[in-house]
Amino acid sequence: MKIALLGYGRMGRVIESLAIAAGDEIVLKIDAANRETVTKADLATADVAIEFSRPEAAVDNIKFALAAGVPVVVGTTGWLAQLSVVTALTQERGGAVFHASNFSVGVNVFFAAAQQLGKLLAEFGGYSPEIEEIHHLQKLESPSGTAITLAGRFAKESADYSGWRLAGVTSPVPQQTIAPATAPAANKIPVPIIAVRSADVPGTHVLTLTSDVDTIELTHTAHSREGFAKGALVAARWIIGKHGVFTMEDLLKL
Ligand SMILES: NC(=O)C1=CN([C@@H]2O[C@H](COP(=O)(O)OP(=O)(O)OC[C@H]3O[C@@H](n4cnc5c(N)ncnc54)[C@H](O)[C@@H]3O)[C@@H](O)[C@H]2O)C=CC1
Ligand SMILES: O=C(O)C1=N[C@H](C(=O)O)C[C@H](O)C1
Repeated sequence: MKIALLGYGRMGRVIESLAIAAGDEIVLKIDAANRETVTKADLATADVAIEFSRPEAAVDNIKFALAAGVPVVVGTTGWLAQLSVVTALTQERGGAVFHASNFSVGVNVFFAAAQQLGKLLAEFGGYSPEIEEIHHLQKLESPSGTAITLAGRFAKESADYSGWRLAGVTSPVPQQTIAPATAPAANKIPVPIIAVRSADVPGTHVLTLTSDVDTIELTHTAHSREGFAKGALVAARWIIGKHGVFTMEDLLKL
């Protein structure tokens, strides 16, 4: 497949090397420096665009891909407050958008396990959840998109919890804080998320459930960015020829 990289930073580069190794072609590399010089006609030479940029740039890049008629896989986090705008535009244009806060298969299995834990604990009660996410020092926003999705999946079938709140940030570098897109449902408690920034950590997420008598802990540790990049390439191949807005739940049926 012919791929346009919308965002050519850490993720764009890992995707490029895996794509070339798989026999795919990178037809465009777009970053902050050349974004304004790239036209819709340039983008339309690709079968699919893969977008890993910055929270403030993602929606504009999605609109650009929709205008060019190119399906787009979006890994950038921190823009989901605008999902309804993107969904309406995708329908209007008959386009295709695939978004995920985390493309790794392992994280998506972890999400499914968290949802099951939320369901079981709603039945038995007595456990308080907390999420800790740890990322490298170049990550400028808190909390991670993965932690937000994890909170949502844990709360999905829970009687007591809904939404999330940023309960703390430990970072030697300044963080742009992301606000919840919606308020928690009435009479429900938001899941607390703690963000930690520490050198060279690709991405670690811990869901801790504490009762008076014990603790349940579920951890996902990424060893590198390869799992994210592999998943984004699987999504890119899958979305070509489809119409609508999709997530990893559509792809993996988890
Ligand atoms: N969904 C997933 O599985 C994963 C998501 N991410 C997310 O992806 C995003 C990017 O992460 P990294 O590659 O580590 O960041 P990075 O900072 O290394 O790269 C960002 C790139 O975007 C470019 N950029 C900035 N504005 C742009 C614009 N208007 N148009 C096009 N490109 C633009 C920059 O020049 C830079 O090359 C972050 O939001 C991060 O949270 C990161 C890893 C996995
Ligand atoms: O910025 C990162 O690096 C990552 N961002 C994503 C997130 O915000 O959840 C996914 C992964 O954890 C790495």
